[in-house]
Amino acid sequence: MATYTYDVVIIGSGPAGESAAMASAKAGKKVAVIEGRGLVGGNCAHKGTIPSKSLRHAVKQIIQFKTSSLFRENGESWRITYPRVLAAANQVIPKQVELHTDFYVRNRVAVYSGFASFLDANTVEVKFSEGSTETIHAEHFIIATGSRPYQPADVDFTHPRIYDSDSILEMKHTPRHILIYGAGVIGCEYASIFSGLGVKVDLINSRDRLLSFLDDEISDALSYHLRDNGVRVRHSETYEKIEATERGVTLYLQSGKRIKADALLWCNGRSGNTDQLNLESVGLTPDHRGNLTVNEQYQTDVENIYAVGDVVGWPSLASASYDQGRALAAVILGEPANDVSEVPTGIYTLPEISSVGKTERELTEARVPYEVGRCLFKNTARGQISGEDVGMLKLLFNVDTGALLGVHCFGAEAAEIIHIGQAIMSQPGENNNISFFLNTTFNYPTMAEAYRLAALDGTNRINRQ
Ligand SMILES: Cc1cc2nc3c(=O)[nH]c(=O)nc-3n(C[C@H](O)[C@H](O)[C@H](O)COP(=O)(O)OP(=O)(O)OC[C@H]3O[C@@H](n4cnc5c(N)ncnc54)[C@H](O)[C@@H]3O)c2cc1C
Ligand SMILES: NC(=O)c1ccc[n+]([C@@H]2O[C@H](COP(=O)([O-])OP(=O)(O)OC[C@H]3O[C@@H](n4cnc5c(N)ncnc54)[C@H](O)[C@@H]3O)[C@@H](O)[C@H]2O)c1
Repeated sequence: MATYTYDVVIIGSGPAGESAAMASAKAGKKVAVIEGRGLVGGNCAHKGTIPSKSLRHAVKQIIQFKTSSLFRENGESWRITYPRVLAAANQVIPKQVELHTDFYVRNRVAVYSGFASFLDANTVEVKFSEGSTETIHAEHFIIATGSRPYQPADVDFTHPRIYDSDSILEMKHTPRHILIYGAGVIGCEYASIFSGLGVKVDLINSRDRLLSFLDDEISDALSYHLRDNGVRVRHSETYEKIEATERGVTLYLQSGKRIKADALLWCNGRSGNTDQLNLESVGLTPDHRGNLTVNEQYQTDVENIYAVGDVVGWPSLASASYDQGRALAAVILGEPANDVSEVPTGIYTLPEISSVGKTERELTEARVPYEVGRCLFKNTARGQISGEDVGMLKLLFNVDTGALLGVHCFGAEAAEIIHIGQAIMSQPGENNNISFFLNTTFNYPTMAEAYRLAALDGTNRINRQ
């Protein structure tokens, strides 16, 4: 039998790779991680989740400061530049790198700082930055190489006025007006960040509503609040061409419209990082977006090569990537693996959005008899005290059984309080019941109290019928 240098080798140190590495190492496997960036943490820590959420946190603080009479006199002029906010946000990245580096050291996982490409199904070559190479053999390989912004060939990303979600983290000035092309999660989050900084924003959506996977009422609320914050949202528009000069950038739309601004942020999609892996050598072919197809065990068409995280497509979230990595390690260890399909959404727009379970549209299509219980945050004591009174918690539950079917929320702490509903929804049988929120004493005043108020609203509606 062949002997291998490692039991498990993981390519990529983002959330998916890290959790697969830690779970395998803790089970006694000899594990190595290959990371091309030089520092661990993945795009998550360096380009995606962490920097964008830190930026958003800084902007939220600015908004609170700007709108609070406690800190500012009316009419006082006050401005913070994008580079200054970015510098504050960037302070989190080295902390993240240190934290994650420690995990590898403590769990005795070897980290190779170089780019990996396959030679055959049990061998990869690692290319180091100074040009040397090393060959590594392993019994199992895990591809956790993540994704990067999709860049269509007809858009000049080398132009200093054209950015994607990676290069926007290098922008050295504050534009007066920015065009955001693509109104997916990234586009909507950056629209909130820039409008919060006082930048004029045009958000161009190729679809007919924002984030159509959300409950309609929540998606409508997002459109309303983005517009209320000054974002000009344009639906059902597709670009024809983009022209950038020294003086500005012009977006030509297929509808004939022309929009001019100081900068353009391209947020239309991502591509899986598979093109440098020499996958032909093992007989694997990614799809047209660079993603790999895997079965329920995260196994590719090659028996000992697995893939997790963004590189397998949906849901492309750091949250799910961590769980996929751990589930895959269990598969390799021959243990039962967690199913990672009930994934909540947490969208860090201003206001924040979060949801889990079914939407009204889905329940209506499935002909489920459901009722809705709502609580507006402006009617909670905590919302009134904090001043963060924009928002709503909405509970969808089965009229006959009381089972909670969906929780949809926007407003302060939405991404946190969603997990209370998620915990109840995941209870077996009759334990999943809206009565939990009526029979349980919640801290007061809290945002979580919204569950009690929403449950009362919903059950009162049934009692009135
Ligand atoms: C702007 C933005 C905001 C986001 N916000 C959120 C959020 O709020 N919540 C959330 O849950 N998710 C969010 N995401 C998504 C989240 O960042 C990704 O789902 C997550 O990073 C995917 O993790 P991963 O482990 O698959 O890969 P990644 O984090 O992409 O890491 C992959 C690593 O593999 C390395 N690599 C690639 N090819 C090779 C190679 N050949 N050899 C060696 N190393 C290689 C790369 O250098 C990289 O470090 C956001 C994404 C973006 C872009
Ligand atoms: N808070 C969060 O959870 C959060 C925040 C930001 C990003 N993300 C994750 O990042 C992912 C990407 O975000 P996004 O804003 O780009 O959203 P998205 O996936 O909705 O993409 C936007 C548009 O680009 C198109 N597209 C996607 N990939 C393409 C490709 N390779 N070629 C051509 N067109 C393509 C899509 O069809 C869509 O119309 C999301 O799926 C999301 O899971 C999550």
